Amino acid sequence: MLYLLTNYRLALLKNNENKLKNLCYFVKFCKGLVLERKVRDLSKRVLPVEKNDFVDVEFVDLTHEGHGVAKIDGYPIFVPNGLPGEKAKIKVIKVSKGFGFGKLIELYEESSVRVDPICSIYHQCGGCQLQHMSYEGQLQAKFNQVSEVMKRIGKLENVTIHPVLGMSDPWNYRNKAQVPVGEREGGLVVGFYQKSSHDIIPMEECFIQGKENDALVQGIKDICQELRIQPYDESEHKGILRHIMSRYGHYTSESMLVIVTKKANFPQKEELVKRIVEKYPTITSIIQNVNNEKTNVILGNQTFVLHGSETIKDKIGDITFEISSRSFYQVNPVQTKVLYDKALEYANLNGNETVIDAYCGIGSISLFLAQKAKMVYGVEIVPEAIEDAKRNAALNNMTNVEFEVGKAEEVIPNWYKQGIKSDVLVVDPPRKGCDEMLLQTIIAMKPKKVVYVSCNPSTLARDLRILEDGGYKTTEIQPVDMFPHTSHCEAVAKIELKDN
Ligand SMILES: C[S@@+](CC[C@H](N)C(=O)[O-])C[C@H]1O[C@@H](n2cnc3c(N)ncnc32)[C@H](O)[C@@H]1O
Repeated sequence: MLYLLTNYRLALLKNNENKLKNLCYFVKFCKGLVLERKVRDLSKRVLPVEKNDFVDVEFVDLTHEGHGVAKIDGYPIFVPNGLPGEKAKIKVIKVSKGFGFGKLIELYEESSVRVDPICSIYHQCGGCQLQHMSYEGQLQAKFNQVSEVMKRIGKLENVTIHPVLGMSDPWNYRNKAQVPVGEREGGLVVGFYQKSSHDIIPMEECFIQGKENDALVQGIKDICQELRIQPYDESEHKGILRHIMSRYGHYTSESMLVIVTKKANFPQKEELVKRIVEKYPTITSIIQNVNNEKTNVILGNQTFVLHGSETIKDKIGDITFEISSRSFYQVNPVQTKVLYDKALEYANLNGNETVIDAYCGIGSISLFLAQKAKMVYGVEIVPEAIEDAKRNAALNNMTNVEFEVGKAEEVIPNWYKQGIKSDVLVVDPPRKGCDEMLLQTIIAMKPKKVVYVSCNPSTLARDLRILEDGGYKTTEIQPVDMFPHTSHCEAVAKIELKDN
């Protein structure tokens, strides 16, 4: 069956009529009548374009990845760098049954929000997706994205979606750089992976990266080059240096360098640390992370402090946080304050509430909430982050918080069984959204309010529908632009129990 379908698709793509006929005869011969009907039905559907066709199109939409969408007889083609309203010539580079991909060849009519990207490697690098759009245009596109998924996936009516809260200066905002190390013409290169590949595009200046991180990464690359430390070769699983990661405390100026290596020991290790400290005497922390796996995951399980402290400090509002190398910490410090203030506003605490913070990371939202709540319970899967969270509570003299390591979908049902019920429940899950078990526990526990902080509008919409069906009402959604010039979009939703 699989053989027949694969051959049929190939024949269809190559427009090979003879092969199609032969396949049909073969199917008849085998008396596979059901399959025969399928093949006949499929053969009626001929795609309107073929690979390598040049076609004139108008872009009618923008995907969540920031690609322009053109439609040819209803067949969608996704084209990087195309903007809604623009007319262009494209080359079809890939076709599949449901959609195709194209390359922008010539623009006939430009969108009013098109601008020249300021980064010279924008079109090769996969880091940003929207630099060819004005910042106002980006904010509008993100608003449209949130509104669209709330209707299509969430089936939500009567929810107020506010305009996206953007940055007054949307450049050089990132507090964390993590770049792969490779080799080119005998020298080390650091940069970003080319779109859809693992080829490194050398990068000396990144406009979304904090300038301190850029400078540190380049300086470390130069030292590694002088010491002839071999870069890691992914295809051969050989070499030493895999990634350089740098984290900068925006409000404290503390800095952490993480050198990710394939193995723990290499001959130049001591000299490397000595030279880094000579060049950057105020560096707060140098960490070695060892990752010996054949994987795309950057950090491995072993970490060693090579110099200074195991953590760096930063502040959000009045609260100080200690952050270790493996802990999640929001990358845009200015917008994090905007996001957390909104979460706090939606929680609307009066000091008597018990609050649960699911997916709490280093306790950043928990401590923010604890300023206004009676008691806050936080749960997080990464043990190091919970260590940080406990230290952070002590550092800020907060005694009304408790943290537990584990999966939110396992720990919170256990708390519920033990009689811990929350008045307000905050969730801030990764992109895949909340686990179904957690959502069902929320519905059973019935906190009066749920505040959902999300970095993926589609999974937010899916989960809001589940909560709505379980007796909740989403009243407001505030998108916050945490990642200018990229297609990523963050949002906070205020959800209330209907029979409250
Ligand atoms: C988007 S981050 C939010 C962290 C924190 N709220 C903040 O603002 O810094 C999501 C966090 O969820 C954690 N996580 C992922 N899956 C989890 C699970 N099943 N249960 C608990 N935590 C999880 C991740 O380690 C990460 O720290």
